Amino acid sequence: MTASELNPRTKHYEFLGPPGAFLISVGVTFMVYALYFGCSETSGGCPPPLELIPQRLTSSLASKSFWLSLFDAKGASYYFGWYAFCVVAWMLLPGDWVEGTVLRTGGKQVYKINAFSTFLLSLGLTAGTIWRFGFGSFTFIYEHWVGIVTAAVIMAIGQAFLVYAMSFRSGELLALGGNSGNFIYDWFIGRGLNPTIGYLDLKSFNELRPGLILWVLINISMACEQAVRRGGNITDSMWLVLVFQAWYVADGLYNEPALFTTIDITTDGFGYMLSFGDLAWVPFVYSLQARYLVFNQVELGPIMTTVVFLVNASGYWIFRAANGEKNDFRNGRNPKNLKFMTTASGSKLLTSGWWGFSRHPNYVGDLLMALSWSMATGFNTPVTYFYPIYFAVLLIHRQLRDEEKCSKKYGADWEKYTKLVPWRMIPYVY
Ligand SMILES: NC(=O)C1=CN([C@@H]2O[C@H](COP(=O)(O)OP(=O)(O)OC[C@H]3O[C@@H](n4cnc5c(N)ncnc54)[C@H](OP(=O)(O)O)[C@@H]3O)[C@@H](O)[C@H]2O)C=CC1
Ligand SMILES: CC(C)=CCC[C@@H](C)[C@H]1CC=C2C3=C(CC[C@@]21C)[C@@]1(C)CC[C@H](O)C(C)(C)[C@@H]1CC3
Repeated sequence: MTASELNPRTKHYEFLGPPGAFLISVGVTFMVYALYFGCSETSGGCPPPLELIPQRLTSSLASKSFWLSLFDAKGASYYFGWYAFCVVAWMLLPGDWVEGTVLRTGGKQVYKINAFSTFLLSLGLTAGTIWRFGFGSFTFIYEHWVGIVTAAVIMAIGQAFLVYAMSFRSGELLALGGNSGNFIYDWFIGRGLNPTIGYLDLKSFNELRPGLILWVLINISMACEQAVRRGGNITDSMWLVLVFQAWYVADGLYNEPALFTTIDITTDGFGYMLSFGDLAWVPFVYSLQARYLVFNQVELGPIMTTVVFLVNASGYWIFRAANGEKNDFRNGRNPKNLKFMTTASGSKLLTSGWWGFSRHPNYVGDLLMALSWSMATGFNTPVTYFYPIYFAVLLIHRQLRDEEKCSKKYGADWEKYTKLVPWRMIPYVY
């Protein structure tokens, strides 16, 4: 196979092509800061009075001291120290090496499985620090928020350039969607499919370790800040957010091999969209509820706590059961004897169980969990509902991209499948 046969040019743009890629890159970076300045105690509320926003925005953007305040050497040293810890943990903690799915070359990428033990080590060190030195020893993330965000953004931009340059190494396998020849588009979407330094696969490493685990550490820091302010007492709402989100992260890390069949790993390149998503968006946007609860100490009471608990539990049940059924099936197991159809490509598609309910039942479970995390903050502001709203948009877009991929892969069989399983996500709704 020649190099151009293996890595054909991308002819079809997503996200409205290069202008869209540019605007999204700037827009999502701006959004991480906007969610802080638009929802914090220093800016006067969540959100601050709406009539003040335009004037504050223009005066801040025009002021040199504002731009300088985004960088903070201590915050940067915390972040880069944390990233280095994750790399060292990946290197030193024991873990099996497992193979991913078959690549276009016929080969397979190998991955070291120790994300969950990295998580346990981080939690152990954090718990030990708080136990020994008190809640006040772990509030530094709350105090250096903006500086830590900026360091994460610098890391994400730096990695996007690095992997773009690495994708020109000879023999590199490119993402089918990220080889358009347009710099800004390919830099955003990701040109290289599996950028690797030595044995370190950057895409899966970034997706599971430095951002996802940091999300939980941030939540712990927010809970510590709340405890300091309340004389050691943490609200029921903060406990719910802390426990549910830590559980969600632990589940993803514990099931690390399942990541290797997701669209990000099998299909998408590693560019700014993922480096930024993994390193900045996930930890600093997904932790908005916990940060909000520091300065809005909502007490839910037993009834609302039960409602939030039930929404989260049903979401998790659907999410885990659906992902479990698909993972078992893709690994050649069918313990529940689910019905399936065989396609001309040789691959089979489940048509009963959760995958008979809709074509993306796992997204429904994920969305229910997202909703429950926002419900834990009460109903005083729409800002803490940003996550489920953004997530619904992301998952609908993702589902459309996935269906396009499946329709190409399975051809007429996909048509047959969509007749057997007519609903995309929620029966009778979508
Ligand atoms: N918290 C967050 O921010 C995010 C979370 N997620 C979560 O990540 C998880 C992975 O999501 P994602 O990678 O998007 O997609 P899925 O895990 O749903 O995988 C989609 C693939 O599954 C296979 N498939 C589709 N239908 C069937 C069927 N009936 N039987 C068997 N296999 C089938 C197809 O691949 P093939 O047939 O080629 O094997 C398809 O491409 C989800 O649970 C999602 O909710 C995702 C994005 C963001
Ligand atoms: C706004 C922007 C730049 C978005 C980029 C999208 C990313 C934030 C998400 C793409 C797919 C993701 C997944 C998870 C986190 C969010 C991103 C990176 C995930 C690691 C969360 C935990 C789950 O258990 C998971 C492992 C299934 C999941 C995989 C996909």
